[in-house]
Parts: sequence; structure tokens; C-alpha cells
Amino acid sequence: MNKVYALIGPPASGKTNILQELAHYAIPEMVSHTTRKPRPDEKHGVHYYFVSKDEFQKYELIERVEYSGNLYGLSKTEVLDKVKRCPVSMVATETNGLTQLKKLLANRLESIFIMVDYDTVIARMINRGDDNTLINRRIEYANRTGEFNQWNTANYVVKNTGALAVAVRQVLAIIGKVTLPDKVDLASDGVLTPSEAKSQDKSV
Ligand SMILES: Nc1nc2c(ncn2[C@@H]2O[C@H](COP(=O)(O)OP(=O)(O)O)[C@@H](O)[C@H]2O)c(=O)[nH]1
Ligand SMILES: Nc1ncnc2c1ncn2[C@@H]1O[C@H](COP(=O)(O)OP(=O)(O)O)[C@@H](O)[C@H]1O
Repeated sequence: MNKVYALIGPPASGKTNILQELAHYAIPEMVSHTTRKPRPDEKHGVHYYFVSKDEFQKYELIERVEYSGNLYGLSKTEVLDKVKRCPVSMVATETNGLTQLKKLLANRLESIFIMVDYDTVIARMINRGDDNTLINRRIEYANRTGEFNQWNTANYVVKNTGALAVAVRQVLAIIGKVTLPDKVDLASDGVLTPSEAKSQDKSV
């Protein structure tokens, strides 16, 4: 059964960064529509579907939001198309988006909570240049909608306070994209004596 994994969690927990890393492993992400103008390095259909305000109104969106005068939203068609075509696809979403995705996808949806502490969230938002008003608004929204507490209900929890690569590896493991190398026969490699190897076998 094709699966969608939703990354959820507080702002600046690293959801976008993790999805960018997963793209290097050809793991697709749901692409939102926006009325914002593309930046020079952004591609239509990869970063967003860039559309006019009139066009934006035509889509059936499962959730939408306005940031700095621009509209953003995830279309039902995008979700259903990706889930039909891709064995695994990813989406970063907020509380409302998660509720709507659950209604649409039922047991095809699993959630991964990206866990960071409060102080780290604030430090990262300051570090990336967000202004105080935005930080306050986003934290207030996160508190009000329980974004710091979603570890309670998520299917999986991944901590992202160490190296990003560690969190990415854990997400890869959850979505079944890490294969272990073949098990080595330690006794025949001479690493363990035959009796040590035998006792290890028993303990596994
Ligand atoms: N709820 C919701 N938020 C979105 C969607 N697409 C983008 N956003 C959020 O909109 C905000 C602005 O995005 P963007 O203009 O790309 O700026 P940047 O990510 O801050 O560089 C970010 O916080 C995104 O996470 C969407 O489909 N739904
Ligand atoms: N493991 C990490 N260590 C240090 N900084 C990180 C880590 N993960 C993410 N960040 C930084 O935190 C900020 C927010 O990350 P982002 O992926 O945009 O979060 P979100 O999508 O959850 O809002 C970015 O500036 C990013 O570089």
C-alpha cells in the first residue's frame, strides 16, 4: 500500500531541511500552490506550483494559509496524484493540514513528529532572521494548536537537536529506505573465537 509520511512539529524544528535532504534520495514531497513570485532558484512544480490569485481560487485545497500577503495551499489533486504514483511520499504540514490529510488518506498516512525544545526553536528563528513579530505569532500559533505536544499522538518521534544527518537517517529508517548491509560472520573473520561467536548467537 502506498504511504504518505507527514512531518509535523513546531516551527523551525527542521521539517523543510529534512525534506530537502530526502529529495536527494529521490523521495518525493507534496508540492503546494502559491501566489508568491518564484525566487531565482525556484522551479515550478518542484518548490511550488506558482499561480496567479485567480488561478489559486480554482483549486480544491485541503488546507490554505496566508503569509505576508501571499496565499499557500495544498491541493487535493496533488495529494491523490502523488499517493497513487509513489510508494512513499512526504509532506510537511501544520495541525490543520494533518487533520485534513487524515480524513483524505486514512491508514495510508503516518505522522513523524520532529522534536526540538522550545529554546532551540526560538534560537533557530532568530538565527534565520525572522523578526520578533513573526516569531511571536508563530510560537503563539504553535502553542494554541498544540504543535509542541504532537509527540503524544504521532506515529513516530525523531529528535532534531543534533546533526541534521542523524535525523534524516532516522526518518529514512522509518520510511523503510535504509537497508542494512549483509551480516558478517564474525567467527570466520577471526574477530571472535568460535565459542564467543556461539554465545553471541544465543544472546541474539
Ligand atoms: N499551511 C501551509 N503553509 C504553507 C504551505 N506552503 C508553504 N507554507 C508555509 O508558508 C511559509 C512561507 O513560505 P515561503 O514563502 O516559501 O518562505 P520560506 O519557507 O520562509 O522561505 C512557510 O512557513 C511555509 O512552511 C501550505 O501549503 N500550507
Ligand atoms: N539539526 C539541525 N541543527 C542545526 N540547525 C538546524 C537543524 N535542523 C534545522 N536547522 C535550522 O533550523 C531552521 C529551521 O529549519 P526548517 O527546516 O526551515 O524548519 P521547519 O520547516 O520545521 O520550520 C533553519 O535555519 C535550519 O537551517
